[in-house]
Parts: sequence; structure tokens; C-alpha cells
Amino acid sequence: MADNELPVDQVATMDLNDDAVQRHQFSDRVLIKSILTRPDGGAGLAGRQVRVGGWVKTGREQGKGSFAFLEVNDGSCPANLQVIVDKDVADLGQLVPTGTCVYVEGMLKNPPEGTKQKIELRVQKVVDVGMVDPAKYPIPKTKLTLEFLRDRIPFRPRTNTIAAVARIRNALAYATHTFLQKQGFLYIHTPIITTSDCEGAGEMFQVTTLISDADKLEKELIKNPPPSEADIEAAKLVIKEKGEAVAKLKSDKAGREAISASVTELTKAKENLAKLEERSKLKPGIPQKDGKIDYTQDFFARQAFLTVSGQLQVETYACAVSNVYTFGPTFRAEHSHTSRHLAEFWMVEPEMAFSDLKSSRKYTILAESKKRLYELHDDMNCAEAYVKFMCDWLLDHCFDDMEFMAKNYDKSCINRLRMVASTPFERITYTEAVELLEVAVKEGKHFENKVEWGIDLASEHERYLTEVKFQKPVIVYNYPKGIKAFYMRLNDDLKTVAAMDVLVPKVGELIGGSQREERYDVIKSRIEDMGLPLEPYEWYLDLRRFGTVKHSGFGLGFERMILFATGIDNIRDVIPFPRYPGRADL
Ligand SMILES: NC(=O)C[C@H](N)C(=O)O
Repeated sequence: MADNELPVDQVATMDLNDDAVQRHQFSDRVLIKSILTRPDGGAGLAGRQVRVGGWVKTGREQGKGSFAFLEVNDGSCPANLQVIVDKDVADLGQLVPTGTCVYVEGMLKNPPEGTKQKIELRVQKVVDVGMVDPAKYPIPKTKLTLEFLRDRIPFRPRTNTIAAVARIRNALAYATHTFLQKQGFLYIHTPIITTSDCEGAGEMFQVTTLISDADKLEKELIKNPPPSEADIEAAKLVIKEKGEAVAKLKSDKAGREAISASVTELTKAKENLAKLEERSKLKPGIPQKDGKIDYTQDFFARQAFLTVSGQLQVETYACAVSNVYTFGPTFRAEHSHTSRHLAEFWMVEPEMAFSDLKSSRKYTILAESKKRLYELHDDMNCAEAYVKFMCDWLLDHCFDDMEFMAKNYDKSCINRLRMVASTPFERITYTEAVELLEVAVKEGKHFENKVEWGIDLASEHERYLTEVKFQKPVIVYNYPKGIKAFYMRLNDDLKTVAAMDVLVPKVGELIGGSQREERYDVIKSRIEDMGLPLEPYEWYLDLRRFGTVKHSGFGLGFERMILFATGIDNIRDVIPFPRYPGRADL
């Protein structure tokens, strides 16, 4: 790596004796981050000639219009660079509206004593301007509600909040790959289009070309109507005539050439009839067979959907190359309008061969540079170590953005990251969890949803456990089999499965995972018991028929992790392009 190619996240720790500016490698400018996030706030760069580009957050003309102050942000860090332009250099009126793009060159200077910033840029040349008409700019003011911004998706990233969320999201993705790659996991790209329903819950978006094909056909048939019965009868008559002509020539012992020409005509007439008959079968609308939609006519010659989870497919790789993960978009066609659900969301799904949910081995994991002894619950340990790694990562790499979140959204978000990074997660069985909830009810706690063994824990129950009872992350494991998916391993009690959910303060369920059922007979009867058809899962059963292995994994809802980290309330604000019932902008 060349000297001037410091990874962006290391710029802040660079050697201050080196007062050269860090030129961006692929554009003729300096990232504002590399000026402002130095430990000296950029002061040591005074006297340096730089080019910067960015968007004006706020701008104002001063000194009776003789110069302008611009707060410029290029997204590389939350802080703005103060830029000063004299009226001789540019038309100041064009530069000051919020949202204007400026690409300027000048000299970095130390501002006068008593000002809050450590460095500012005096512009000598305006290289380029992307103007804004303030009367028409979609987000003219600086303080806007997140709800208002959801109607301005293309311009949301220009706001401090959405840009900070983008940096935090990016850091969490980087942390995810770093953590898993370090542990030797292979990143596997599982399909977006799938023909198996992982969760067996039927909340899938269908992928089909039948509707657009039907639309096209309908238009085509209007332009070019199908043959009528009479057309077909006429074509049949032509064949009859041509056939008779051939027969006549033959009986007249006509020449070979004449007969062959006549046979050619007969063949053409037959082909014509075949075509007409084929077209006469074309019917507008979705193709049907035996009163049902005929999916053999669909693009994939079968029903297909958007994936709800990459788990089943990634298991084929876990059962071959042992440690794998998938990280991609997943889709659920749930009509839920909550602040915790999206129709399109991202999931990180590690899957590990030779690992179970709970075994008695002893194991050490590193957290916050301190070695601690854990009882090995492979799947739980991996989930816990991963969450802790992400918390540490944000504290180390995104502290300025986290400070912004603490100031504007959630005072406790930094402490929450510290607490989670350093506190062992509580681990309780589902049965213990229900008992604790029952005790809470006896002591007067009111829940909307009834508490009894066998229920699926509701969000209020999960949050009580993590926020009130333990005040730290809680892993609940060994759930009743009746409320969990078919692929989870049946425990010896035959009542529960080796499933686990990681519950965290602020969001409740962050992770759901399990040891997978590796025994052929057991999983087959689980699929049958749940009333699911066997045929679509035959390939999955094959993994148990041939070279089966104990394995486990989990799924982390990536947006939930961002909610947890930032303290933002609505999941629609932590994904760049939210999709939810009634909305899919852009
Ligand atoms: N990979 C996982 O275990 C996640 C699980 N399939 C889910 O969708 O919740």
C-alpha cells in the first residue's frame, strides 16, 4: 500500500508530523475527513493548498455581501468544513443555498482565535458549482423529521442523520465480513430467486412472468386476432383439395416433377393449418390447467419466489466447505406496518458444520481484549462474539457518528454498545423465560399477550427480559417445537427444539438461529408433521441422506442491528431504500 493510501478509517490516527494532506486516490481532491478528523482537528494543515468538493449544509453572505461562509460536507465524516469565499472569486448568491454542490480550491488557514473550528478553507478558485433553486429544493431546511424525509428518498442522504446511518451501516457490513473472514467463513452468494420456502410460513413474494406475458398476448391478439373456426375450416379444405390434386396426378401417372411440386404444396397447406390451430389455442389471460394456474408455462416452468432466507441453500455449502455465511437481501410479504418490519431487509446468516447449539466443551473468546471463559455453546458463542465485535467496531471506527446519534437520537446508545461489548450475555431456556414472565405477572406486571408455556414470545415479553429483568442481552434457547421451523433439531425431551433467539435492549429479537436437524428420519417426519410437502425439500433431505453432519447457524437482521446501535426508532430510516406495504420508491 502506498503511503498516501491510508485506509479511510486510519486517517485519524496518522502521524501528525506528516502535515501533507491525504489526496483522494481517484479524484483530484482531499476528503474532508482527512482534514477534520486528525487529532489536531486539521490545525497542522494550515498553509496547505487543497481542493475539496461537497454539498453546502448552510451558507450565508457576510460583510454586506463581500464574502460568504459555507459549511461544506462531502459525506466522508459528520463534520463540515468551513469554507470562505470572497465576492471577487465567485457569485456568492449561487453558492449559499443549502444543497448547492461546490468544488473549490484554496488554502487551509487557522481561523481567528475563539472560533470553534480548528481550520478553514479560503477559496481562491471555484472549479465547479451544482446550483440549487432554494424555492424548489426538496429538503431546504436543516431540521426535518425522519418521517418527512421518507417522502424524499433521493435527497435523504444529504441530511446529517441519514448520512451518519449510511456510514454506520457501512461500518457494520465491513465488521461483519471482517469478523467472519477472520474465523475462516466463506462468503456464499445464495439465490435471490428461490423455489423453496425456508421458514415454511408462506409469506413470500412470487416471481412470475405470467402476468406480463398475459398482458403482451392480450395486446398482440387485439392487433392480430386469432383465426376463427371458419379460417380453420378453410385451411382444412385447402389440404383436402391439395391432397386430391396429389392423388389425381399419381393416378394419372404424371411426371415426377409435377407430383413432387404438388406434394410440396400439400405440405405447406398442412403447416399452415398447424400454425392456425396453434394460434387458435392462444387465449388471453393467465394460462390454466385443470382449473389451476399452469406454472409449467411460467419463466422457470415452476412457481418461484423471492428468498425469505438464504439458510437452506447456504447449508449445502456448510455441508461441503464447513464454515460459510450469506449476507444479502431477504423478502417477506407480511402486511405489517410496524417500526420493526420491512418487506425487504438484509440478513447475515452464518452456518457452521461440526457445531451445535449447546455442548459441554470449554471455550475462550476474546472480547474487548479480555479473555473470558465461556461454556461452549457453539452457535450461541458465535452469535455473541459477532454482536460484541460489531459493538467494539463501531466504538473504534465510527465514534463521531455515534456521538451524533447520542446527541440527537438516543443518549444511551454509546453506553449500550460498551455494555454489550463487555457483558456476558445471559443464557436461559425458553422454559425458564416463561417462568420468569409468570413471576413478573404475579408481581403485577401487565402484558398484552398471555404468558404460558407454548406461546411464541411477543416483543413485549422479549423486551421485558432484556430491558427490565436482566438489563443486558439475553439468549433464550430450547423453544417448543410447535412454534419453530421444521429444520430445527429436536431435543431429547421431544418437546423442544435446539433453537435460540438473541434479545437485546431497544429492539428485542436481533438474532434467530438453531442447530439444524441432521437426522434424516427425524427431519422427514418433522416436515410431514407440519403438513409441508416433501417434494420441494427432497434436495434438503439429500444432505441428510449423504454425508450428514451436525451443524448450526443463525440469522441476524442487519437493520435491527443498526436500530440497536443508533437508537433510531423506525427501521424504515436505517435502510437506504425502504420497502413496506404500499411503498417502494425508486
Ligand atoms: N439462518 C437462520 O437461522 C435464520 C432463519 N432461517 C430465519 O429466517 O430467521
